[in-house]
Amino acid sequence: MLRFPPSLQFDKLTCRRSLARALGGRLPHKGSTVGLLGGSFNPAHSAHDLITRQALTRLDLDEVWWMVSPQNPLKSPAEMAPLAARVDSALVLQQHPRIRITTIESQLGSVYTADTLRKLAKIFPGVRFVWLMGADNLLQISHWRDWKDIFQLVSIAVFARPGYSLPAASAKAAQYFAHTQLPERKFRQLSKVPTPVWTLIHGRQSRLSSTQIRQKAKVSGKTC
Ligand SMILES: Nc1ncnc2c1ncn2[C@@H]1O[C@H](COP(=O)(O)OP(=O)(O)OP(=O)(O)O)[C@@H](O)[C@H]1O
Ligand SMILES: O=C(O)c1ccc[n+]([C@@H]2O[C@H](COP(=O)([O-])O)[C@@H](O)[C@H]2O)c1
Repeated sequence: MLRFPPSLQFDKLTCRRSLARALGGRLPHKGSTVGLLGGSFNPAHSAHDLITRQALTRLDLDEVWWMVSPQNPLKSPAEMAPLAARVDSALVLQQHPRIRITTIESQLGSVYTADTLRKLAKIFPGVRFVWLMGADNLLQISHWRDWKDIFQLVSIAVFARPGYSLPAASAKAAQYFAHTQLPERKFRQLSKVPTPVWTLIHGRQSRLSSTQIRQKAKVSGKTC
């Protein structure tokens, strides 16, 4: 039987049900480790797949959830395709049995990563979450709401991205949390040691971006 403090009971159970739907009926097991790749996916592309597979194999993750963001608070809504179209682009691309396409943030009603992570920690207390992101976002993360909390809430794996990895190494967040950086050779420990902890992973890299795909589609006149 599930036991939550009375004040949390309704919200948590409602959220759990809603998330169960968002996760296709399969909730993560207690003790499992789940990677979270939050993104606009406008549209999804093979570099998302590339870093996700690296995460799955290198970080000993049980599964990875792609969290298609309702709206990145730092990006203009003008160029953002509807959520359903972005989810479709991910579903078409991704068929790996341990990678799930989700709209969790819509279900949770949050667009800020720190809020999402706090809610996930309450709903799934027995699950360890690892935040996955490209090096471009290590440069940006110090502009995110409650960014220092994010480093406390989850371990973070940053994937090298051409053009971003070098500047990211001296980014504000990298410097602030420099003492918590795990050497890359120890990446397997990332999900096992207490937070804050982060590492920069230099696996196979791709120059692909959603911006590039959107630009090509504009030039060729294709709308989707
Ligand atoms: N080529 C890439 N290499 C490494 N990480 C990437 C790459 N493309 C995207 N990512 C990461 O995947 C996550 C989701 O990215 P997002 O959906 O914004 O794609 P994007 O290609 O960066 O989009 P856009 O060009 O519209 O900004 C982010 O953490 C981003 O850093
Ligand atoms: O929490 C924030 O303030 C915040 C600001 C910018 C981006 N994010 C998150 O960063 C993730 C990557 O976004 P994007 O658009 O680069 O794919 C996605 O999950 C966003 O919700 C979060």
